[in-house]
Amino acid sequence: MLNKYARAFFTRVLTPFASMLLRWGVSPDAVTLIGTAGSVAGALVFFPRGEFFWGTITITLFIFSDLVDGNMARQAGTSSTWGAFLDSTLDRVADAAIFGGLALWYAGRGDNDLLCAIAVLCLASGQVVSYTKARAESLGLPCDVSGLVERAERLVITLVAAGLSGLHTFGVPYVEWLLPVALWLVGVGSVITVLQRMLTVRREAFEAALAARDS
Ligand SMILES: CCCCCCCC/C=C\CCCCCCCC(=O)OC[C@H](COP(=O)(O)O[C@@H]1[C@H](O)[C@H](OP(=O)(O)O)[C@@H](O)[C@H](O)[C@H]1O)OC(=O)CCCCCCC/C=C\CCCCCCCC
Ligand SMILES: Nc1ccn([C@@H]2O[C@H](COP(=O)(O)O)[C@@H](O)[C@H]2O)c(=O)n1
Ligand SMILES: [Mg+2]
Ligand SMILES: [Mg+2]
Repeated sequence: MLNKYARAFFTRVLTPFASMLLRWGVSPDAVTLIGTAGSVAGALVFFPRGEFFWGTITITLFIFSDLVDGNMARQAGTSSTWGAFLDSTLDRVADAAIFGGLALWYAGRGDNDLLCAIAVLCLASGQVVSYTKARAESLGLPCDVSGLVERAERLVITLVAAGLSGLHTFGVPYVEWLLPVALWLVGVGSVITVLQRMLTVRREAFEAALAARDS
């Protein structure tokens, strides 16, 4: 949903910045790589120590590169198959670091086995959500459904909640429960999304088989 409705807004806002980077001679691939490296570092340096506020600020600064790289490639007319592969593959790396960093916190000083398991569920189910589409497309099926919780939702829900929960260390009361609630929402929502996509691909596969038999 966010991917559909927020993308146009962010394209307008980020286009001048993307043009500036192109004028400076920066390539879309460099933005993809630096954005991922920054997101991974932010997640793995801050989250396992329970520093959710600074972790979220760092990740948020870098994760917007994922909207800038494609914008740059389109403006420069250099959109490519390699670029699409690099973008999607490094998305998975950043997602793994974000939910892995949260799982490490709960496995360590956060000391909560259930929330550690839910963070791992978010990590695994989020990767499977993306895999369903990639595998369907490789089989020639469109997987023509977004589903309840796509990547933009997974990240916005988790990062907004982590950032606000992090304010607890500055003395803000009652915010620390936001992150556990967000992890439950993302975990359950991602499992539902996997099922939605699997059912869609099942229908598309049967329709394609029928069409092939009738032709
Ligand atoms: C008091 C403080 C309150 C703070 C409130 C902040 C509110 C912010 C609210 C909203 C921000 C909305 C941001 C919405 C951005 C959505 C943009 C978008 O559409 O992005 C789409 C993009 C996915 O694009 P790709 O095509 O590159 O990726 C594809 C995707 O990965 C597919 O995965 P799948 O969905 O299938 O699982 C793959 O299948 C496909 O291969 C792949 O190509 O998403 C992104 O790029 C992610 C950008 C996310 C932006 C995150 C923004 C973080 C926002 C808020 C952080 C707030 C921090 C608050 C700190 C508070 C501190 C007090
Ligand atoms: N290094 C890159 C990154 C992206 N692309 C192209 O942009 C598309 C993704 O657009 P986003 O707005 O989601 O970033 C991707 O499919 C590629 O076509 C690129 O060429 N090089
Ligand atoms: Mg991108
Ligand atoms: Mg991306």
